[in-house]
Amino acid sequence: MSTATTSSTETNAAERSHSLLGDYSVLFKPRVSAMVLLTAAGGFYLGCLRTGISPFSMLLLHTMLGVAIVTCGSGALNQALERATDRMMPRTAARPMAQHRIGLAHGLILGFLLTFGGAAYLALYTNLLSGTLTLLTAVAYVTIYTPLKRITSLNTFIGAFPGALPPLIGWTAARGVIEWPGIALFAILFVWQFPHFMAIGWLYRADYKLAGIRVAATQDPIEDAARGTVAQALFYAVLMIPVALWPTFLHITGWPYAIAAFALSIYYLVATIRFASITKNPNDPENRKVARQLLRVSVIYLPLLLMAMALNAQGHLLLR
Ligand code: HEM
Ligand SMILES: CC(C)=CCC/C(C)=C/CC/C(C)=C/COP(=O)(O)OP(=O)(O)O
Repeated sequence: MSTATTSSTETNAAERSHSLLGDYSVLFKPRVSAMVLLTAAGGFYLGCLRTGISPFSMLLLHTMLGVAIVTCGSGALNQALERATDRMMPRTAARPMAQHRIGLAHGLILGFLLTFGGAAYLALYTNLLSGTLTLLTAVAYVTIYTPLKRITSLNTFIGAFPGALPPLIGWTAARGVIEWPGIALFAILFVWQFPHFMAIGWLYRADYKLAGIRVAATQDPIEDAARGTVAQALFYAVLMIPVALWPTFLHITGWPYAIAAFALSIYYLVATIRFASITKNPNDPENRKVARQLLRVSVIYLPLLLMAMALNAQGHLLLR
């Protein structure tokens, strides 16, 4: 399938509704933001269990609200900076700032207010460390990762740092300090992103090339691009297995989680191995299927892993 015919839910949503609210919902990247919130909630939940307090409190609400506000703000700032390149790519062309439905000043002011306001809210209602970490996450995403997309394919590695911080933020909101279980959650998220994004990079290779965005998949010739993309995806999918087991080595989860994490990580690895078939004939349009499958498995893997962690940690930590 050519990129010109590629449609995404995001584009459809923007086409359906040109109301300001509809435009804001695209600006705030709702699917990515929802997953960010889920990972932050996971870190918060485990941190509360470690302390022995109920996770279901006003503190949970403050943490979720603060992280959500900053995530939405940083999404708006990212789209303000990328309005020109977003306009060039079918996947993102309908975004409100790319189409000038939301002006530059509007997007920047909204993005700044939400990013700094949300971080201040977190600092006031959770703790200074969580507010600072969240602000650092947004700053790294907007001022380092975003401009690097046009400069080097290393941007994916750099972007994986802010991408992995939300569960650690959840942990610090509950505990007030950075501790090994929070770092283990950071590591899980960090590693998870590579097969996730290698699939996306391949799916939208033509888009990225059009806009001059550098990712592993945009290398030339296409054979090198396929090999480089697959090598990264496989390396991190294998690494995912020990890293996903880390919470059990740290005794915040027990064997039931370890078994679930192992099975899920094998499932992620199998999807990545299937994806590796793109190297056989990189130009085959059928390759999109295995890339799409890997993307789907990546977004199923994470909630299931966090759920297994939360369920097992509860019994495990209460029994200790
Ligand atoms: C280097 C890091 C990452 C990059 C470059 C990246 C990039 C992307 C892109 C471009 C999409 C859009 C795909 C589409 O429209 O079909 C996407 C989808 C998504 N991303 Fe990521 N992402 C990264 C990390 C993360 C993180 C840390 C999370 C959340 C914890 C996340 C969660 C999601 C979700 C939930 C979707 C929607 C998938 C779907 O619609 O099926 N991503 N990502
Ligand atoms: C708490 C907090 C501030 C969280 C921020 C969320 C965050 C840093 C996510 C990082 C993951 C990431 C790089 C996603 C999208 O890529 P992209 O922006 O390149 O996607 P696009 O091509 O759709 O614009």
